[in-house]
Amino acid sequence: MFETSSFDRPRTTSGDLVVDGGRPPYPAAARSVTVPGDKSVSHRALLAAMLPGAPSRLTVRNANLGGAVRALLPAMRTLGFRTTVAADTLTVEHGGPVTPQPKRPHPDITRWPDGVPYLETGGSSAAARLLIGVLAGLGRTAVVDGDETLRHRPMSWLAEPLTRLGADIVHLGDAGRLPVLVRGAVHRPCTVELTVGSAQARSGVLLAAVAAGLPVTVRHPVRSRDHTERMLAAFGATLTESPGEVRYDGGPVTVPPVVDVPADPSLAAYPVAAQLLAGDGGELSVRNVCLNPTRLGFFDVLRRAGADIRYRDMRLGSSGESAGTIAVRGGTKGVDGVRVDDPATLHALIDEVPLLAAVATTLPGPSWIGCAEELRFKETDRLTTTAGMAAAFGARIEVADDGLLVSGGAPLSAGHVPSYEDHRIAMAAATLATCLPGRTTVSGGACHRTSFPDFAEVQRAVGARITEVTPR
Ligand SMILES: O=C(O)C1=C[C@@H](OP(=O)(O)O)[C@@H](O)[C@H](O)C1
Ligand SMILES: C=C(OP(=O)(O)O)C(=O)O
Repeated sequence: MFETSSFDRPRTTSGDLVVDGGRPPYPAAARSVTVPGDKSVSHRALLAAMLPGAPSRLTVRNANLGGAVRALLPAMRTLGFRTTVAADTLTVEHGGPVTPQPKRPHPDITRWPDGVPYLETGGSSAAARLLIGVLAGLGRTAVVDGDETLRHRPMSWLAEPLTRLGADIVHLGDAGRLPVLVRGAVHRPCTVELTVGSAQARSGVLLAAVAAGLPVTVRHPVRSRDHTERMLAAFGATLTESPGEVRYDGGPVTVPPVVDVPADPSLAAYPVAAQLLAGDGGELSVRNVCLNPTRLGFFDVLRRAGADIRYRDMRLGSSGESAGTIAVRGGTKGVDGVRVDDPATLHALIDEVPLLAAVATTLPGPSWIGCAEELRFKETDRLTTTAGMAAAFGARIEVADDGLLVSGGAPLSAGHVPSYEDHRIAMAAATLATCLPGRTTVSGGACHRTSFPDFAEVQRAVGARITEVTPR
């Protein structure tokens, strides 16, 4: 799906999204929608099947079935797990046939390690990093690789702390990048200090520790999404948290046979934003959404700025997560601008930055989204690509070293907008286009399938006119 000679401006190979924007001629069909299961919880639930203490058959219900989660399945089959997908249920069983994956050619690698399983996780960094953590905990030797995009993303964030815990991680191509050879289990109980807020890095270390039964203390600069901590605690691990630190005592976990995944708040953000941008005064609710506070930054920032967004009917589920309804009423009237200027809030909306910036372009006043330097290391440099997408609508937006400054109040118009083959940029652009009269074509917008396969259907249910055009 991705061919590139330049990291930030890949050549588009996905189909386009075409949006006929402006106020729909009919009232929105649905006042209540659902979105797919949470991507992060789905990744963790799948990998839990590899932990000591896992059942021989693990069922993950309401899993996210986008490309990023599916990217783990071939790797798991290479490791001898049988994987089955039926509707939104994923099943992982021990003792399946070993199905090797083809090796992706690498310009600097002429010979791959002999007799070592080769595991490729496409473009999903969460899949690669969490898998590396589990392998390093189990002491299972394997090569982990990714597609051309993922090979650009930093793996040293995780490889360095794992090496400190005693794992042997060899970068086979570029230093600090995929592919890596993971061999030798973590075995040194110690304290590791993370220098980035990445939840994937912290989770990779914790999964390694739990897979090895190794006591560790992880110090971290910001408490980003804590799904791993919640899930491991729900499975019986003793984790002690204090500010800037999480300790694991080395004790066992018991993984239940069924894990239920709540809906993804990062995906709920798109219909909520479409409803706010339509501003027709009605109420829209998104049901059964993960209401983990480390994920609710998009809604919280807009609430603080004056939007009418509420959380309701909260209850606890089997993955250690609480879920409930997000209800939004009215538009953005009275909201002047939005502001993100602390790392915890930024991490609580890290994947929603393109969407928050898109909403900010429609507000009258200035907006600032800061503490966002890690966004430069996503599928694309999302500070640059968010600005490129917004500018294509006519927005005035400046890229700073660590954030985005949106001037607000600029006249916006429909037109041709790039997605850079980045699903978050594509969905943010298509959502903004719903409120702009005229036709917008989001080139390569069909890459939304990475995380939200039924994006267009859900947005149509809230009144948007979106179609997908297959590439010629
Ligand atoms: O832990 C996870 O599942 C994820 C964490 C975030 O990445 P970082 O932790 O690297 O910021 C997020 O952007 C990604 O979509 C999924
Ligand atoms: C950045 C993302 O995912 P990952 O880091 O797992 O590729 C994302 O889904 O927006």
